[in-house]
Amino acid sequence: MAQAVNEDLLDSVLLTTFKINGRRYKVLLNHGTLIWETEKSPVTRYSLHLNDVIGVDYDHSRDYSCCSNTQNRNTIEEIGTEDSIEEFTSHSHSSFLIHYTFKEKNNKWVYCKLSLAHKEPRMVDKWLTVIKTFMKGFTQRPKNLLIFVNPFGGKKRGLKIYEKKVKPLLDLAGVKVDLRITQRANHAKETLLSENLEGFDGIVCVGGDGTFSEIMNGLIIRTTLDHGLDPSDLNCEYPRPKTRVGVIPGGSTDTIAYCIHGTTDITTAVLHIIIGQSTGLDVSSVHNQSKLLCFYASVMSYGYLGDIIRDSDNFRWMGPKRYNYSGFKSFIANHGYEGEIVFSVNESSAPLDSKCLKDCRRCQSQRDLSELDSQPSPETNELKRIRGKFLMVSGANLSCACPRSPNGISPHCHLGDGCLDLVLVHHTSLWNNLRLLLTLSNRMKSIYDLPFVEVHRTTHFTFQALPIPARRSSDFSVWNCDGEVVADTCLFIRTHCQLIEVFFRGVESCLEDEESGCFCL
Ligand SMILES: Nc1ncnc2c1ncn2[C@@H]1O[C@H](COP(=O)(O)OP(=O)(O)OP(=O)(O)O)[C@@H](O)[C@H]1O
Repeated sequence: MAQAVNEDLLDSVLLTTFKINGRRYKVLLNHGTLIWETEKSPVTRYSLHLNDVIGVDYDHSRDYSCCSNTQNRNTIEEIGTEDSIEEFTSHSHSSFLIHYTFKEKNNKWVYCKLSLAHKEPRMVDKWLTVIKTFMKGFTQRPKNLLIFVNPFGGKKRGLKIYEKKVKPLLDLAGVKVDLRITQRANHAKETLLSENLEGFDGIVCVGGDGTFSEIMNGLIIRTTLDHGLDPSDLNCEYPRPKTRVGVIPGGSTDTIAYCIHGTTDITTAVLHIIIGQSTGLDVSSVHNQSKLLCFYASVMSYGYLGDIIRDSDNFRWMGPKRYNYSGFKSFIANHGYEGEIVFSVNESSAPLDSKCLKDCRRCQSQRDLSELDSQPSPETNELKRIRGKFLMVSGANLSCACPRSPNGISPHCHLGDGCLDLVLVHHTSLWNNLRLLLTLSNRMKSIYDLPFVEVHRTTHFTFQALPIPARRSSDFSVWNCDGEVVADTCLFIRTHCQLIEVFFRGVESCLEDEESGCFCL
């Protein structure tokens, strides 16, 4: 990860005794790893890789003049002339701070800092210079971000989140920000379609799934137009945007943030963006008979989830609780919707494989193939047709896990394998609907085990609501597309392997939680 670092520095070894929290520690920097251990027994030892450091600076709260004792004077005399001595003393610092990120439980990362004090300011300067130079090699870290804050999403705390939790960390890491506070729906998307995006090495939103969807749609359509292609062309090979995107949770459900970071913790998302690792994320395009309607990253769902999103929009004043209220109404109503789905059969992938976790081999193999310009998703030409009455028809681009549903709609769906999971929940009894909801909310259970649910992994499918013509308007539901309503009832949906690059550090399995289970509807 430490690319393009001066070779001498990579090899340099520093060993110095510093004071940390009033105790003397031997501190060693060797090949990018910092190790500090107490001088006296009982020996306590800690280590930190510089990959986890987000910034270093003088500790201004602990500075003092270094001319106060003879020992320090000697140090200054070694440095040079009277003039340079004066300049040095007026800027001398006796301690420095290392700001770093530390992994806790359940995919949560926290911000920590370490203050190291030394009586010789020259030593402090030397360590700072070495660490800063080493960190210059972390070329994947973003330096200029365009950040959209949605002040309207979730509990309307977007601006507070930015000021209190996002900005302070970005300042410590020296990341420059062009901040935009969205004034209306589609503001972020329109900005990305019209403005000059050169110079940004990341586009980030503080908001929910709808806000992320806006920046993703804006960026993909902008890139497609810049390449002279027609986004509405059903066969368009959408070009990959150069700029990476990031999401900092500030919405109601924050499914996309949860799937990418394994948590909806705000600090974790900010720290991952600063560290700058990324992965390719599949994106699906939604077309009606004449044009492209949108791209989505999480799920496109007809029926139960569509009804909830349509109804809950009337109760935005309730905040995130509107989903509980509308969810209860839709649950009791137990509407079934008729439809026909035609999808391509993907041989390479029964959905019941493994979860998409850190260093996922399935996603990595697709990345390798696309880098070689090979066809990423081997598929037969076989088409399968299913007709029926459904409670819910979903095309899941991600597992769609979120705090309320820790496994999500399709627990084994992958972030970047070029496939989506078609999840068909047949219309049955209220009792089975209850089983579905309890299964979705339980970390120990999987929707795959329910007899009225079938899952198919595919790269594209069409959906036609039935009957045609409709007898009553209540024959039809709408689509819930990343939390927004899409009303078309005849759609073609196609997934695009790793179309965008998202800031991400890998999600790990939370085994410790799995023992206790989760029951949180
Ligand atoms: N200033 C604004 N006023 C009104 N709507 C806005 C404003 N800024 C953005 N929006 C719109 O608000 C919608 C909802 O935002 P967002 O998805 O961030 O929150 P949410 O719906 O509460 O969360 P989630 O999608 O995670 O459930 C977005 O689709 C966006 O277009």
